[in-house]
Amino acid sequence: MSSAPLKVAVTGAAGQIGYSLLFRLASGALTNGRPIELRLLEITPALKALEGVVMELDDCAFPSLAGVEIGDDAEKIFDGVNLALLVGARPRGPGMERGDLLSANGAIFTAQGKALNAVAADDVRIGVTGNPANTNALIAHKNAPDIPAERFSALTRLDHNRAISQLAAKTGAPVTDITKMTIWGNHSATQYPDLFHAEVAGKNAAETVGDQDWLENTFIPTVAKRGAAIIEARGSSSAASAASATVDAARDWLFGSAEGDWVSMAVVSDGSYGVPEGLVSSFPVTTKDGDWSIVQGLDIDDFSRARIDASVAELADERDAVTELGLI
Ligand SMILES: NC(=O)C1=CN([C@@H]2O[C@H](COP(=O)(O)OP(=O)(O)OC[C@H]3O[C@@H](n4cnc5c(N)ncnc54)[C@H](O)[C@@H]3O)[C@@H](O)[C@H]2O)C=CC1
Ligand SMILES: O=C([O-])CC(=O)C(=O)O
Repeated sequence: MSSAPLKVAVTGAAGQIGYSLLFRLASGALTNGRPIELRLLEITPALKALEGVVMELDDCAFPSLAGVEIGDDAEKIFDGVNLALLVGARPRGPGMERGDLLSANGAIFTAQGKALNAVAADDVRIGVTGNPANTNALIAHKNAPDIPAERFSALTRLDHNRAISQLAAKTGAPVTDITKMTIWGNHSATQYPDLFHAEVAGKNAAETVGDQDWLENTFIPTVAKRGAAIIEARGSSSAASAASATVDAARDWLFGSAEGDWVSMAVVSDGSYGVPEGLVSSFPVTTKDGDWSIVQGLDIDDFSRARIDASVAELADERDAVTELGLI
């Protein structure tokens, strides 16, 4: 592995997720010891708060932190970055769906897509956490024509981790026994967490659970609506778990998913599983050396088909809405 610092941009660095994410990145959770240089983008009024966060990063004396730069100019901050974690966007409040944020947040991703297109490193990977994540990733991708489509991804790893945790609790298995979990579709209430291909200690998860009512009426809605439940309980949206999932997703993307397992990532569809080409939809993927490939050949029964189709229809509606807004 190269020992040159990995240049990682984080947007919205003074926000809630940033406050957890930066310390995980700086401590080496992403690069496993390889030095990391942080490039932190914020809006001008948040720069003072960000200076305070950087003081705290300094005070941790992290051995792998090779440098920190902050600013409000995307082209300066994104210059030469190998990885851009686009977190900065307004979070939803109680009673809102993530799609309600499209008009408030979409424009952020046109500007950042253009800036990345102009100045990012040739090997850049771009992970979008800010909501609505899938369609924001689509906006960034469409505004960065020189960056290959497969370099853009939206975060459904938090949903994936939530699904693993719920299944582990139901079956009494440790989370390390749960493999082949899949989140299909949108990072929204329509997402489809799939137990028919997941495994518990190597055995089919749906068969191990043996309770279609739990699967349909408890598991799927609990995972799909977990974000709203956290907003209800905490008064603000999930932050530490979102930061942790952002690190998990980026680490697996850059350094590879585990042998014999797969992860969920929202990526630009190539038409696999009937998801229209070009939509940023979550799939089961394996990753290696910074590339992903969609796991092929899974049997999709009518139950799963209907749920995947519903979530994908929502993604198509979001794409049409941002087209109408002139964002793509
Ligand atoms: N995909 C996922 O699984 C999850 C996504 N999220 C989303 O992540 C986003 C951030 O969440 P929080 O950190 O809790 O919000 P926050 O409001 O605490 O922080 C957002 C930060 O982004 C900054 N920002 C706004 N516009 C910006 C721009 N143009 N450039 C750079 N920075 C900008 C703000 O100044 C603020 O500091 C929200 O959209 C939230 O809904 C949250 C949890 C999970
Ligand atoms: O629910 C929200 O708005 C924040 C989020 O995306 C999540 O926790 O999954």
